[in-house]
Amino acid sequence: MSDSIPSNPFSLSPRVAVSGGATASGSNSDVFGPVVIALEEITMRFRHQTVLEGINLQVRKGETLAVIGESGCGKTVLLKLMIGLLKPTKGRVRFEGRDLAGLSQRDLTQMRLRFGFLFQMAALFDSLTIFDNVAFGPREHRLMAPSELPGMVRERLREVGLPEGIEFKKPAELSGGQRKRVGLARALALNPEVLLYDEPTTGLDPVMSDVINELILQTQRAHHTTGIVVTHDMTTVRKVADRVVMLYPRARLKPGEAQMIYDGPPENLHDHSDPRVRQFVRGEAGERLRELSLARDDSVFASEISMPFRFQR
Ligand SMILES: Nc1ncnc2c1ncn2[C@@H]1O[C@H](COP(=O)(O)OP(=O)(O)OP(=O)(O)O)[C@@H](O)[C@H]1O
Repeated sequence: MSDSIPSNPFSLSPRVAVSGGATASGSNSDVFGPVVIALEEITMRFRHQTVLEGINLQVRKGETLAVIGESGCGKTVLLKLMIGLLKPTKGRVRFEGRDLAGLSQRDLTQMRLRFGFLFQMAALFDSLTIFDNVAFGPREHRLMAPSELPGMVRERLREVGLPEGIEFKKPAELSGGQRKRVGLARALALNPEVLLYDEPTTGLDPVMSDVINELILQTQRAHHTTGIVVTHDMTTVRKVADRVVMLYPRARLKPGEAQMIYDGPPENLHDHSDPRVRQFVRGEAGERLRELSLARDDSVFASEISMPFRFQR
């Protein structure tokens, strides 16, 4: 293989080579299983702010979906809706066909036990040891005999590459990357079928980010989990996603425009015809700067911005 870096970095997506990729309109039902999570005509409003509107999305068993988009566009809200931590203002959320709105609290708790979460800051309990953090879910829900816990905790910590002895430490004694790995071990302790990752690499150096990306991939392969990854990190998208959806902040949409501006395989993002998609994944400010300058009514500045953006003044 050539050492040169391809002009489209998505062209070497290892997930696509493995899975066969997805169709332009979403996931490929030939490659993945039945629909596990479905969002139908979702609107989410907080007081006077409508964050999500008209969202339709299906996630299939075994697929890893990345959700991208600017800060504040509603990615985390989307994750919370999927597990019933938020109730939509309008529309339905279904898990395996069942409308979450119709589930009792007990059924909702049972459903959530089939999910694992890796939150932005790993969200460990600071006062508990690493052992107690990883054992927390199975212990709380009495899913395992106490005698089975040490073996399970050791196995999960080994799986995420953490050394023996770390289980006696507290989260404050660990690096950011180690904490994320404990967060993943804790999520895996419940043998989840669906894993939700919220910004799994935020705050990590590139090498540790790669370790986390590898662990996400390996987890999917070893446990055949379905994954939903909210991220700004395009390396993560390239490495782990079968399919990507991009949300656009609703407040900046023109009347009648759909909020989900991309739904397809990662390799089509880089050269996409929509400049909002292209510039987001390339990290270019062009369209956003044009919008900002128009908001300032600075038409001269706006007309000077070219694509890709260059400082011309
Ligand atoms: N419980 C809540 N009550 C009121 N507003 C909320 C609530 N949760 C989220 N929001 C608002 O919804 C919007 C979207 O939030 P969300 O956390 O989903 O953004 P995001 O796309 O995940 O952003 P980031 O990439 O910065 O994490 C924000 O304006 C936020 O203030």
